[in-house]
Amino acid sequence: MLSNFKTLKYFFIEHKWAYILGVVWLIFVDILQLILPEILRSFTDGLQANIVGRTEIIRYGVYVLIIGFLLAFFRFLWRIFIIGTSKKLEFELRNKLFSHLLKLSTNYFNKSKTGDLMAHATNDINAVRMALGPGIVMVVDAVFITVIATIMMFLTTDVRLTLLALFPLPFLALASGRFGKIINQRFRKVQESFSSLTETVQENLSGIRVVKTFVQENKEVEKFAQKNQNVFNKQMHLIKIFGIFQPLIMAISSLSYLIVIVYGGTLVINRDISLGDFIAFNSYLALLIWPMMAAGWVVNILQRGSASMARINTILDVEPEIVDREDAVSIENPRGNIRFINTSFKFPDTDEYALENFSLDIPPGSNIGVIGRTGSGKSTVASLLLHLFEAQEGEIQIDGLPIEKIKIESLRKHIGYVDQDSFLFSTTIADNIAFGVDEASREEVQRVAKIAQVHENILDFPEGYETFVGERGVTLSGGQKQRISIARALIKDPQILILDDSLSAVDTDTEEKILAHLEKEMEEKTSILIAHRISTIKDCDKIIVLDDGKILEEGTHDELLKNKNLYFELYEKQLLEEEITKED
Ligand SMILES: Nc1ncnc2c1ncn2[C@@H]1O[C@H](COP(=O)(O)OP(=O)(O)OP(=O)(O)O)[C@@H](O)[C@H]1O
Repeated sequence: MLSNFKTLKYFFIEHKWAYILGVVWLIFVDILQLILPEILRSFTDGLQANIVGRTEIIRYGVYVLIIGFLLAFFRFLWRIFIIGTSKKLEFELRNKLFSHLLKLSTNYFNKSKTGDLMAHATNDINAVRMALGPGIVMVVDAVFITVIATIMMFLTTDVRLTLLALFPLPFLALASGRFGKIINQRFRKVQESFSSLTETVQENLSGIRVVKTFVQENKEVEKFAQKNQNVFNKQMHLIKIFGIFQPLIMAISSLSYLIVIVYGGTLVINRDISLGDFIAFNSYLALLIWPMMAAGWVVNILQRGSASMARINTILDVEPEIVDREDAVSIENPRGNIRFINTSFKFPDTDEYALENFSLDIPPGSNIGVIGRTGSGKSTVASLLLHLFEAQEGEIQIDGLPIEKIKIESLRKHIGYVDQDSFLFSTTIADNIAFGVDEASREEVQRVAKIAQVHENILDFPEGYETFVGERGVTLSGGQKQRISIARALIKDPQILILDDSLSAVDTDTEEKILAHLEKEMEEKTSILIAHRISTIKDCDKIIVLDDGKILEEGTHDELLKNKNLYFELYEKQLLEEEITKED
């Protein structure tokens, strides 16, 4: 069970003194707690023997006060040392997990559910912290107090009374262990049902337009009510078990007190033990109840922490699929000559080629248009060039160097990629545009926004470039998002620019303007324009038509029209559509 925590060995070594001192302070607290029954014993016996006067009472009062202060002080210390360190562990583990996740290849995220990854980052890390903070405290407390209190009971009072009084306590540990497990399970069910409920709320709120246009409000409210009912049921389930657990614990500990009252009382009457012994014995017993419960709980806490750590380890053990080769080099000032040589590629766990025998030479400074039906492999060309995936056959070169030999960071630095989704972060427009560079002046941000034809739009927003995007700010249209994404790619001043269907939501007039500006901006550079619309690519130096992962045709717009093949078909269809729209 403990082997799962091996990953954290470095942390324990680094913070060993915090843990050691924390345990020392904890033991101080325990010792101070164990002194109290002795003070009570001598005070009660002194009272009975009439040897405690007013000054004695004050003296005992001062003892108790000092112990009280010391207890508070050392409790504060162990909390800072042990619980504080476990919070630090949580902090470091969270950072480690996040930075590891960002290193993993995109394919990993295609296979993993975001919800699960979020759960690892919250529930699992918390469970590990519980095990290595409160868990450690419980172990130390349980062992130390149980051993010392039991020894003191045996040594200072009656052996038979001790044995009888302690008899029910193991059942306490057993009950808390059993119930702890069930409580844990039920608590997890509550959490699961609650996260499912939150997911529903989140989906409905972000997809509110779909819900409304499909008039699904009532159905969604009903769905929510069902999930809410489920949360309620799970909570009741949990409360019921608590309802049984707490009285049971009380009953078992009362049994010990019953034995002490009946048998201990008799011993006092028979003068086998003093009244002070009786009082001290009761105090020791009270001290024992918590460690006994803790002994049961701690097993669950450690087990849960260990299982959570194992899940986190599984993620930490995942190696990025695409890493720099040892002989990989950085490329400075590439010219942007791209060559695909007989490249064939299948996505992991698929049987079909997404690209097959794909060969293409893109000279530096030229622009290439890629068109084809949906699913024909257009975006795959971009993914391979960005080295997000590795082709199984053939080679992809930049300036004659296979991309496997180029450092990934260096390769991607020189490529400006505008993806299909035009994903923007919840920050200001200016920050979104400057995302890919360390620093950018306002002039530079505006310059690229002007090329992308979005500057005027941005100025119309309430706070211009400082306007927040997304939930906290303005809702952008699809076309605005696309143009901001284009500006974001341009600010990197890339030698290679890839627009992956990035003008689809822009009207043809604006598209023309953007393309004209891009032509100037990318004069000496290489561009790949992936599109569905002929208008986007018709002026490209070369156009390739993809069909089912293969190049079906290639040439200029005019050449392809003459071919009277798929390109011509698409052209005719789009021309017809345009005419119909104009007539409308
Ligand atoms: N991550 C992936 N895992 C498995 N298969 C994938 C993955 N991404 C794409 N595919 C498959 O590979 C094929 C080519 O996809 P690709 O995204 O390149 O097409 P596309 O021409 O860009 O399509 P669209 O015009 O709709 O964007 C499709 O059959 C698609 O289902």
